[in-house]
Amino acid sequence: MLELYGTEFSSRMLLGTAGYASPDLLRQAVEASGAEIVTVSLRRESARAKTGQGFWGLIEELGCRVLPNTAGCHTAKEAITTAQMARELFGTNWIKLEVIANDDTLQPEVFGLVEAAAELNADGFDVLPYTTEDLSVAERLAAAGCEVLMPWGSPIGSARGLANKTALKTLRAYFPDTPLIVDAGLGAASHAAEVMEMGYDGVLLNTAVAKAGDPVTMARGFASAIEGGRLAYEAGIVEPRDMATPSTPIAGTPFFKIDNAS
Ligand SMILES: CC(=O)[C@@H](O)[C@H](O)COP(=O)(O)O
Repeated sequence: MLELYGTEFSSRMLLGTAGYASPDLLRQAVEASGAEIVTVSLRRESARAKTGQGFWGLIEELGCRVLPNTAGCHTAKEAITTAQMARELFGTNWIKLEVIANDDTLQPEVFGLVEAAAELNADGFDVLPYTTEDLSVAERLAAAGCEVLMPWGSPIGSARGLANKTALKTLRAYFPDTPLIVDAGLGAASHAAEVMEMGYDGVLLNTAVAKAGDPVTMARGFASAIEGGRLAYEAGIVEPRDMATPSTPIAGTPFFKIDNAS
């Protein structure tokens, strides 16, 4: 089970709700994924009030836990204000904290991120910070009260998978008891399997499903990959070796040796 801030979930997939070709496709994809947590962007949806109303109704019908995010915020102050609005709107203390440094890379602005995380945690929020793979930033986020960490795989929407596996493995080693979720940049289901095989606790994705040729089947594919990766991790993956090892043990030769020389 995935446990986040004291609540357990059977699905280890957190699914974004942006960018689907239709509300019905969004509904089908969420259902196919088995995700129990969906992220919603307060700033993006309310910007289009008309579709926003239908959107919010659909989100409610899905019956998933809503994880509001502060997508589009560039400063700590903006993110804090957005988070407070989201708490009022959705009645949840959970917030996916995004403070964006650059609109081309959508990379986290880590200084504002830590500042906002400290203030929001002090204000009673349960913060799930979208961060980089940087260990020192992760340590500061933990010190600021974050009990979940969400390093990126690669830039949001890039679908490039895991850019720095070594650093992600280091985070896993440094935070053995903290729920770690890779958030952003996943493209193929195999990327999600890799994350889970590293011993991560979950993945958060949006583009890979919403923009797939068939989002519903893709959602199902990611669900299978996440389950497979987790099972492999729990089963104990064989360590790679430099030299060959016969997979069939030769304990005595059941057949006489044929001397090819003669
Ligand atoms: C939905 C959401 O919160 C995104 O900002 C998230 O980071 C997913 O990124 P991808 O679209 O790359 O999966």
